[in-house]
Amino acid sequence: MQKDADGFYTPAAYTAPAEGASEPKNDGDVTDLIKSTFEVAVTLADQQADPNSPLFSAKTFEELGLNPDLLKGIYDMGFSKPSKIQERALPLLLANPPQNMIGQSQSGTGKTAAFVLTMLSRVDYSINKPQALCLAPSRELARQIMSVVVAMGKFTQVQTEYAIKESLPKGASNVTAHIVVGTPGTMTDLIRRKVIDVSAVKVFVLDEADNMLDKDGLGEQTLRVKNMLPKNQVQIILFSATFPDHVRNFANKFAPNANKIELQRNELSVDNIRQFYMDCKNEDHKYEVLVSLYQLLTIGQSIIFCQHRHTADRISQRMTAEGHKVASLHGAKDAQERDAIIDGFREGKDKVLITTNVIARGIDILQVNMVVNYDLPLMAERDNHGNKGDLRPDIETYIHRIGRTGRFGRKGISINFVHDKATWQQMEQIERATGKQIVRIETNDLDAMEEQMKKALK
Ligand SMILES: Nc1ncnc2c1ncn2[C@@H]1O[C@H](COP(=O)(O)OP(=O)(O)OP(=O)(O)O)[C@@H](O)[C@H]1O
Repeated sequence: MQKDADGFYTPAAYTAPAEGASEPKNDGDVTDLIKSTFEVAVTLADQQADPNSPLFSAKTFEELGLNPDLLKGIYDMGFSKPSKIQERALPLLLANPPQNMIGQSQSGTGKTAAFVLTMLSRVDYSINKPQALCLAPSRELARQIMSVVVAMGKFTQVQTEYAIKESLPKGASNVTAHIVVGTPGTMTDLIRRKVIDVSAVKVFVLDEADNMLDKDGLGEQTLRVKNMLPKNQVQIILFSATFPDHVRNFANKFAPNANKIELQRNELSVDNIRQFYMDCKNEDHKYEVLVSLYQLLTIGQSIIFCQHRHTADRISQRMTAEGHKVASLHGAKDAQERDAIIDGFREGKDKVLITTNVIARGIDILQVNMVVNYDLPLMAERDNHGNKGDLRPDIETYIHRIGRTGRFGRKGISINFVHDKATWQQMEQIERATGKQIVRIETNDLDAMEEQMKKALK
């Protein structure tokens, strides 16, 4: 993947499957590459023509009310038809007077384009002040969103700025960019210090909104940003693949009178992600099984999720010492290192990324065809007084984690490691909550395992 002089991803990184620029190379063979990209393009066209698919649309981008410069940007990225969420959300988002939006659509179905096109449509490029703010839960996601803003806005006059750690030089003042993308802590800090003047802000977007509003997470910081924005002039846009009940009420208050696009419970995850599990004997056996999977993990690219940073570090150190090439990323690493690790992974320099929930949401890397839940995602139960109790599976995080594969109609595999009664029960709860079957694969028959996985990816 290429970057331009400013360090942004170039639009080539986001070309559609038909272009083949960012498709997995089977084994470096050009014929295979052309064949595989052709097949992906054909299945994408089929899915976009199937009314039951989240990628379906009866309309063209021209019919959604976008201006010609933005249409140029969209086609330059290789998009040909809108997805369902784009078709449904954009006319509502662009209508006047502006109305708030709470939008839900499965992982990898193109929510980013919906809110980025709204920000780019609403900005008055003759005014050099921030007019659209967008918050995301991680710097990696903020950087990715920015690359979409830049690619889609390529034929506009848009100026952009980050509000993420170490993005602005100390002593910087007076951001004049039209669109600012960042994380809530840094955004709060920059607004407080008047580096960002919010007086002209008219669009406020929360990507991964349920996470951004969760009282256990970023909710307080996000609310702080909202409270600093001018009243009655800001269109509030919330997007996510999940909106669990406990944040829905808050979301409704946060974005009052919003247009809503919602999913049914059984629609939460896409069918093109095949889910498996492997029975491991104990914690240590999990490591051995992971190592035995290495060949398969590197056919395309894969992400291994752990519950704790120290597990991610331990596994990656051990695998590296044993001669395997893996990268690890988590929130305890400093900003520069995090950027280098995710960029290296995007560029395919590393094929296996061992990480925590820090990149469970939003990250879009088309070549990732496998996700491993080395540890199942867990969260603490809360009693009526808000006290933390037993651990239970974190269904939303599970849906987001497996959604790092199977992007925009591609095939993907997720594998859960279970190693005792508790993890087994947790997985059953996940299966029940998502309504999708999780199929067992043998841990001791590598050939059978490979066979089954390749079949799932066909
Ligand atoms: N209309 C389109 N045609 C072709 N490709 C598209 C279209 N819209 C989006 N894409 C591509 O689909 C991929 C997934 O899009 P995006 O990252 O916006 O998904 P998302 O819905 O935000 O997922 P998540 O819930 O995981 O954040 C991206 O690579 C994007 O470039």
